[in-house]
Amino acid sequence: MYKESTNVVVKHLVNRLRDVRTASNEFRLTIEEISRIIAAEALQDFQTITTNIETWQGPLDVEMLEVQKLVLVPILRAGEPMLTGILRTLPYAKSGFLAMKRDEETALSKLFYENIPNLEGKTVLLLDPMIATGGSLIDGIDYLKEKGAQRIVSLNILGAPEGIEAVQKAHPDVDIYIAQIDERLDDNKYIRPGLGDAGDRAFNTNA
Ligand SMILES: O=P(O)(O)OC[C@H]1O[C@H](OP(=O)(O)OP(=O)(O)O)[C@H](O)[C@@H]1O
Ligand SMILES: O=c1cc[nH]c(=O)[nH]1
Ligand SMILES: [Mg+2]
Repeated sequence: MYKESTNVVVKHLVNRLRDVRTASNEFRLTIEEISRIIAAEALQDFQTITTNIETWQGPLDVEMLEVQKLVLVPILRAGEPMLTGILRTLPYAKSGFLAMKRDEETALSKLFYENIPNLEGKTVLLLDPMIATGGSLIDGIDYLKEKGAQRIVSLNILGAPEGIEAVQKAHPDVDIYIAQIDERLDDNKYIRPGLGDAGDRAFNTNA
């Protein structure tokens, strides 16, 4: 399944990203904020554990997210600010990394580096702001399944309908939580209206 956020704050922040006057520093911070909100939406039904903590009035059993069952995996580069944002909320979550680049001629993705912790019994939150053709996400999910992920949840900011459909067709078991779904892909396989190249926007390599 996929779920587009209905949160008006998310809409507001996505539109800040679309504005070309939003420079790289604010662009990254905005991605961080959106990611924290959609992560909270995605974790709404995540398993919890009862933990005994020491409060100001003595010991108390409380319900906490089972953070040790989570692994955060950004697809670099553009996924990096998503990781930073979510780690601010869940500082003890484990992280892994996939560095992928889409060949802009063929739109096919290539994996350059990976560092993935043990995924046995874990839920992966896979982080990439953009689903264009869906190729990078499909390849990333293939890789994490080979590594033994029990469950994969994809967190994304913008997607084209055809890319989301492709991911769902290839991996119907992967849930997608996305901030906003745009109209279409253009002839260069960029999302319209979109925001341009998310990696370039975040890391100031536009011009
Ligand atoms: O759905 P697709 O057609 O595969 O395109 C989406 C991919 O393109 C972007 O990364 P890019 O390859 O530009 O790398 P970057 O993060 O270094 O900019 C984006 O972050 C996705 O990973
Ligand atoms: O619109 C797009 C498509 C692929 N990658 C991006 O960063 N943006
Ligand atoms: Mg890019």
